[in-house]
Amino acid sequence: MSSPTRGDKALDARIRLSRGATEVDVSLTAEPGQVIGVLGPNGGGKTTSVLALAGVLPLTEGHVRVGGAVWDDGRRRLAPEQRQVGLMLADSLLFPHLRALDNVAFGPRSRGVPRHRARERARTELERVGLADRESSRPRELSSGQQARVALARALATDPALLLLDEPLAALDADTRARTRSDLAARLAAYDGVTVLVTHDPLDALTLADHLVFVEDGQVTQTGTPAEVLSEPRSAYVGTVVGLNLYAGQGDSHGHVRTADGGLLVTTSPTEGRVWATVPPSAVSLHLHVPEGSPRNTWRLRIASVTMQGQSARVGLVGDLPLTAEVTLESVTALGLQVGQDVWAAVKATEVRTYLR
Ligand SMILES: Nc1ncnc2c1ncn2[C@@H]1O[C@H](COP(=O)(O)OP(=O)(O)OP(=O)(O)O)[C@@H](O)[C@H]1O
Repeated sequence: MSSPTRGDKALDARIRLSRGATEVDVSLTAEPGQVIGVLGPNGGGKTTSVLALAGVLPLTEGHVRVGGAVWDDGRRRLAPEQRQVGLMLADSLLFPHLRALDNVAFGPRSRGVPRHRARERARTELERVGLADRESSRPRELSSGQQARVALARALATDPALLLLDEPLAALDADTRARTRSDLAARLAAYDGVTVLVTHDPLDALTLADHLVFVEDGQVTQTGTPAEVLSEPRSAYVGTVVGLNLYAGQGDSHGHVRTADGGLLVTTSPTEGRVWATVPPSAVSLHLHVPEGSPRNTWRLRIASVTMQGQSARVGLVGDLPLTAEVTLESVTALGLQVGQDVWAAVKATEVRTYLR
């Protein structure tokens, strides 16, 4: 069941089931060693998909095949404990009374590995996550980042064919999260099974995953490599995740794109038909008066929000074409930008990209 057979995908799953009011239909495939990032809004079906892969939720239709072995074919399914799965969640769920070594050794022990060998294995896994010197610590003596690394070591100590990470870094503060993210990347690079990583954090997905799957309202709305998704988002949610203004519209041969709400964008790269158009927030300039030099795209819009982001501010604008602008803090001060104020927004036609829907 564990070793992939030639020609078999390491993971080949079609997950169909109902959960609450959501009809989930999600396909996930991967080659050995790949990390699949699963993203989507709340309640979309990400955790449901993970639970189905783990065998906690039964499929009503579809299949789960791992390394050519059938785990679920919609009729018969392996119980969770019969699946070679490693699981790591936002809550590390370590046993508080056990030291790190025994937390990690627990998996192999419960699969019948003799104590000595299980501890040897746990020692190796702790070394791989840089915690060789903390094997005797109880969870409460470890930082949140260290606890997450013990949880990862524990998930991998049973040689899983499939590693399921559901928001593994969500409970960590920003600094710890950044460091633990790079530890996780290093460990995953040396793991030859398939990883399914559920996350809300675009940075987790873009830095850790080889392939992304977006799940919205139970359905896959986009798949692709991080580079593909970054350059061509194909749903409003994906547009938000990759930080681009995204519009569905109708393009003509003159470089005009009309959105369903009556907005008009001008581009120097015309695409005819049903198109997506993107505008990077950093390409939007804001003005108190009609901008000079008449850029092809100018709109009179109202400021709905101003939020700081490091040295810049994101300005949410509403009107004929809802738009997010990213401007310097100096511009915010110099223009005296306030919520409720009307401003001119301008975008060069060369900054508007279009591609077929
Ligand atoms: N224990 C449960 N019982 C019944 N329905 C549930 C349960 N948990 C989740 N659901 C429903 O299943 C659907 C999918 O939820 P799921 O938790 O898989 O989404 P998610 O994408 O993981 O969301 P989140 O990002 O909020 O964790 C939602 O409609 C949700 O309300």
